[in-house]
Amino acid sequence: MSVTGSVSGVKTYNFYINGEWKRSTSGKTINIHSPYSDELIGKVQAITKEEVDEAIRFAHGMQKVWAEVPLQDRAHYLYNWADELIYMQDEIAEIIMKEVGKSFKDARNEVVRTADLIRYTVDEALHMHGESMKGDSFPGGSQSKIAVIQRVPLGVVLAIPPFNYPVNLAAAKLAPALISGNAVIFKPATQGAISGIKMIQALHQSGLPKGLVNIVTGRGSEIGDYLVEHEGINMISFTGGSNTGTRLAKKAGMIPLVLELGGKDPGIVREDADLNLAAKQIVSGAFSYSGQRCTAIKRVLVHENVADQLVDLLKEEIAALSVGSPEDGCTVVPLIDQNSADFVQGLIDDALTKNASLITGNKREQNLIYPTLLDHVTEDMRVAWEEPFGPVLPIIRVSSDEEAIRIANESEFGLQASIFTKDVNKAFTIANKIETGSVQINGRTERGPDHFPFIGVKKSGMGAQGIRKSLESMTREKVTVLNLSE
Ligand SMILES: NC(=O)C1=CN([C@@H]2O[C@H](COP(=O)(O)OP(=O)(O)OC[C@H]3O[C@@H](n4cnc5c(N)ncnc54)[C@H](OP(=O)(O)O)[C@@H]3O)[C@@H](O)[C@H]2O)C=CC1
Ligand SMILES: O=C(O)[C@H](O)COP(=O)(O)O
Repeated sequence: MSVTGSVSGVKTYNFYINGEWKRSTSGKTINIHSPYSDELIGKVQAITKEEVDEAIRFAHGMQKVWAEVPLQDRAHYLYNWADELIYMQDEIAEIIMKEVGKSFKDARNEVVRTADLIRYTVDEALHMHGESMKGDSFPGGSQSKIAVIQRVPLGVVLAIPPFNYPVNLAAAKLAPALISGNAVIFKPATQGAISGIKMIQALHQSGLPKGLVNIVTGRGSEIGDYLVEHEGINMISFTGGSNTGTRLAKKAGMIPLVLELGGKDPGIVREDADLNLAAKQIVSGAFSYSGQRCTAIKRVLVHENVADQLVDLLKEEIAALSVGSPEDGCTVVPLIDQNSADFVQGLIDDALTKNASLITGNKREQNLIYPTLLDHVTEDMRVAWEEPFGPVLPIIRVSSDEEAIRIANESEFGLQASIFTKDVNKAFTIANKIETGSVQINGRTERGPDHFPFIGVKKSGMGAQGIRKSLESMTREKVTVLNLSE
């Protein structure tokens, strides 16, 4: 059966199991509408629990074989995958744009970034070597005892990415899992599932052995728990909301987890900062893809002595943002769905009710919320603490580095933070006190480049991504001790 069928001109995408595209026996499909045009862009299968079981069975069977395939041969398939993605980049970018409302340019950049990530992951894996140890380096240990330590695959990895990078954040899980000798059960975000299917089409074209990767499409609310609790899953790599991630962590069994969750990344602007640089970085960090990035700058903690100047510069930068349809290449685009837009509007309304100053924005057209800048935000306002995942930026005025650090650390999140200052010593002093996975100095908060470690603490996650960290998290060490005859 092919990837798609077509009913009344609308494509129905099949799910992928044991190297074949199949229609679910559930007879149910999920309509995928474009977030900005509401056009029905396709349907995906709502698969059954029995089909989940079957996918996991195939994965386990094939994983045993795949783990014995020489690394160079495994690398060959993944390099081919990267080449196929580049070949299909325009087709896939078009789908990403229609499905998650990202501009075509950003969507194509995501596909190219993904091919680069896959190649770098393979290269890194080819140069990851184990180590050996000799017994006599420990008191009383024998010279004739030699330990050989290598990394081995975990088995079947459940990869669950979010909607906002439906290809890049999926491949960032699949590539390290596969090159390390694992098999994968891929559960795409429903709004992003067609993009994920296109990505797997490219992988299928690479000739990857059947059963190694299986796509299980269906709403997380319906099959998510079943997948997470399934005894056939040996590791889960999840990226998404903190509430979903916390629920997942409580349900998963005794298996390794990597969770990349939400954030409330602060942009800390000191009195001595280069305000022009800070304004450009903050607006780019806060409003690209309408702030639908876990690493978006989601609040500004600015020294009161330079706050007025910064607000004026931010207002100028925001005025230059393109607002509208992703098909026109806009930066600020309609949010992923009505509920998300309602949530963001609620944060704005709450802040204004509590006397925040509206500098610009608070204008809405269905899912499209115009970039909104709120000044004089205080700690009693929801927008000071809650993650909008939308184009709203609160300004909180502080009187010292200590106050900025306190407010930053009182967040339940701990993904990244940006510090803008000309004093590198102060930058490191503050960075060392901020409770996040990463700190950017004089730059916007962001995950890339993809070989950097990417870490969330507190409600922002558990474990680490970034290419090498992902390879390590999807393998474990195996020790073989050689006892030589004396
Ligand atoms: N730290 C990071 O790197 C990132 C964090 N995020 C965070 O994710 C949120 C927005 O992204 P969004 O996709 O809406 O996040 P969600 O948490 O709603 O969904 C993330 C993924 O989890 C799936 N899922 C939903 N329920 C379950 C369940 N019970 N068990 C297993 N999987 C489930 C979803 O499937 P389905 O779509 O079918 O519901 C989706 O594939 C924001 O909070 C944002 O901060 C987003 C991107 C990156
Ligand atoms: O999950 C996300 O939103 C991404 O990890 C953010 O990636 P970026 O910082 O490269 O946009």
